Amino acid sequence: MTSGTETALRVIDLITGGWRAQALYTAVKLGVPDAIESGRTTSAALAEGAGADWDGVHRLMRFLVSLGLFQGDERSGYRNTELSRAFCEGPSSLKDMCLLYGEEFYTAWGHAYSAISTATSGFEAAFGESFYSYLSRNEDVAERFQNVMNAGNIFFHKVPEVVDFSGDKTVVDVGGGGGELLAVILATVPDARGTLFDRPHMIPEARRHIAGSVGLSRVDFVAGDMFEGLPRGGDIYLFSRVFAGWDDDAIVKTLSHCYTGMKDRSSRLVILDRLVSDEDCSPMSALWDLHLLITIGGRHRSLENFTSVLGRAGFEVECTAELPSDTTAIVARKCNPDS
Ligand SMILES: Nc1ncnc2c1ncn2[C@@H]1O[C@H](CSCC[C@H]([NH3+])C(=O)O)[C@@H](O)[C@H]1O
Repeated sequence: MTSGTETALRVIDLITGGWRAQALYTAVKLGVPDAIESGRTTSAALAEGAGADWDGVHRLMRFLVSLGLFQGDERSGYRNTELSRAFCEGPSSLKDMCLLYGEEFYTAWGHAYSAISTATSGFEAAFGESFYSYLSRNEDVAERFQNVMNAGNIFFHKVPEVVDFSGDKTVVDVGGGGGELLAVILATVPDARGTLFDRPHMIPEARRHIAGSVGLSRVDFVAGDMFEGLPRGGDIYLFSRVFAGWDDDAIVKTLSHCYTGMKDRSSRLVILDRLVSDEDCSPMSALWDLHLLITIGGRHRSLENFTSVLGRAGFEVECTAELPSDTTAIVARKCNPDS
């Protein structure tokens, strides 16, 4: 093959990437991976089970086999691969991610040109309201989004390895969401205590999760607004994936509450987030940064950006540590610990 042809094929591959995502989404929406597991292995059986047209399912399966997502054919029957099995129902299933990305987020990405040209949310252009306001009105989508966030939790179990929570410390998990991270920390560090701080509507879900995992004896729940104030007396203030939707001034405000709330000179602030950089940025971080713009008009930040925002609130970076899923832990302390 000439290099010109190779280039053309690579370009066509990029141009048609959205088609591949939608074909996969359709198979997941039709329930194909679970149906194959339960023994429906021909297009006719898959189509019947999903109430769909045989011809469409047959052509979809032919394409997805060619991509390596499924194996087999009409005669021998279709089989799941390691890839398609990731979408079967189960605790770490990526099914909800595929459905949310194939529906609301795909529609939002349809407005990528205006979103990127104006650096504003494509979701709002598409749906006429913010993503979070849409979630507050659509319980099933909100549940799907929570499952997507949980699927991204794969770095949580490593957090106690890079941050020292031992020694009777109190961890204030700001924007602690459903309580999954705090539960992991308390399960790993038996003498740690936790305060989960979030908006009022998140507290019942967090309480339910923590009650069912590590129990409630070492946890307080505080409902509030991190821009108005934070619980005082914490040894470690944790901000996991909470800053993407806010501008620098808003973040400085929250960090300033953290500054006045810290217990003593040994207290630390920990940010867990995906970072971007202009040199050698991983495609995943750069893509997710764009995705934040399209969905919530937000962004990922560089380490320099976080360092500057922390500096404005009186903090300096003590160290950083890499976590799975392209996530970085930034540990910061007061520049002047006696203030
Ligand atoms: N103003 C606010 N004050 C407190 N929490 C907030 C505020 N705005 C958003 N949040 C919460 O910030 C969280 C961001 S999602 C991140 C959840 C969790 N820390 C994790 O890593 O899985 C959500 O739970 C929001 O409810």
